[in-house]
Amino acid sequence: MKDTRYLTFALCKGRLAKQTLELLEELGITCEEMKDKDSRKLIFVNEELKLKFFLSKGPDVPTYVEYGAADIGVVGKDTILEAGKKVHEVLDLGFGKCKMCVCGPADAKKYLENHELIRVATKYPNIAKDYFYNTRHQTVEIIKLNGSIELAPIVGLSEVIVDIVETGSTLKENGLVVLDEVCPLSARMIVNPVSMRLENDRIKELLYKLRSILKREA
Ligand SMILES: Nc1ncnc2c1ncn2[C@@H]1O[C@H](COP(=O)(O)OP(=O)(O)OP(=O)(O)O)[C@@H](O)[C@H]1O
Ligand SMILES: O=P(O)(O)OC[C@H]1O[C@H](OP(=O)(O)OP(=O)(O)O)[C@H](O)[C@@H]1O
Repeated sequence: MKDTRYLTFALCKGRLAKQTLELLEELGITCEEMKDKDSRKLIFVNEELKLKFFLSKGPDVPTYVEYGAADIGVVGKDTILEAGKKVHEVLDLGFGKCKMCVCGPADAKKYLENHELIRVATKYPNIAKDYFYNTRHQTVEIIKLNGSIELAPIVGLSEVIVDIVETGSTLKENGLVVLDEVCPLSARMIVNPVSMRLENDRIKELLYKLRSILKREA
């Protein structure tokens, strides 16, 4: 009998990790070791199910999946859109819900209405470029930042920002508002196109089980 190869999952560190592990547990896929926050171990193996898991920085998840170093990944839709990698997005997992928005001081609305050449600060230059150029047909200057994006319009770096809004409290506490919504976001499952063909049966079974769990919880 042919040896079953390991299916490898790249999971996202940070906000999505807990819910991803909980969902896997509902499938009977447990990985106690991964929950140990003090551990420096990077890869975890479930011998019985022939599965491997590792946690990486969100933006690296599509890279591991595109190159086939991971067969499957779980990551936010924002990260998938920004990365533009050749991966199949196969499932909306329904958690990690938030929105990509254009935000700024309330009086910055006029820059959008008049299609002015403004500066847009963001951690997501590709999403911002696509939205301003292809959707709005507005020429802008995009400034890439790595975090605390809300600072940019406050200190005069940019007129607006493109960033994630979940509860809206960061905007509120900094005197900013949503000026326009770019797209809704949530955690997605992605698959390497070659793995999709080679491991079709196992991946299909996994997706079937996940869909029934998600339907039950909806
Ligand atoms: N309030 C939120 N802020 C940021 N991301 C959120 C929020 N709510 C849900 N998400 C989703 O969670 C994903 C992972 O969030 P996380 O905070 O781990 O990443 P990050 O902010 O890109 O990481 P880092 O803080 O290391 O730069 C995001 O890509 C997004 O899809
Ligand atoms: O609408 P809210 O619930 O306030 O959440 C949105 C905030 O959370 C994220 O920042 P994060 O905490 O990831 O830090 P960062 O600014 O360093 O990216 C995002 O970039 C917003 O700043």
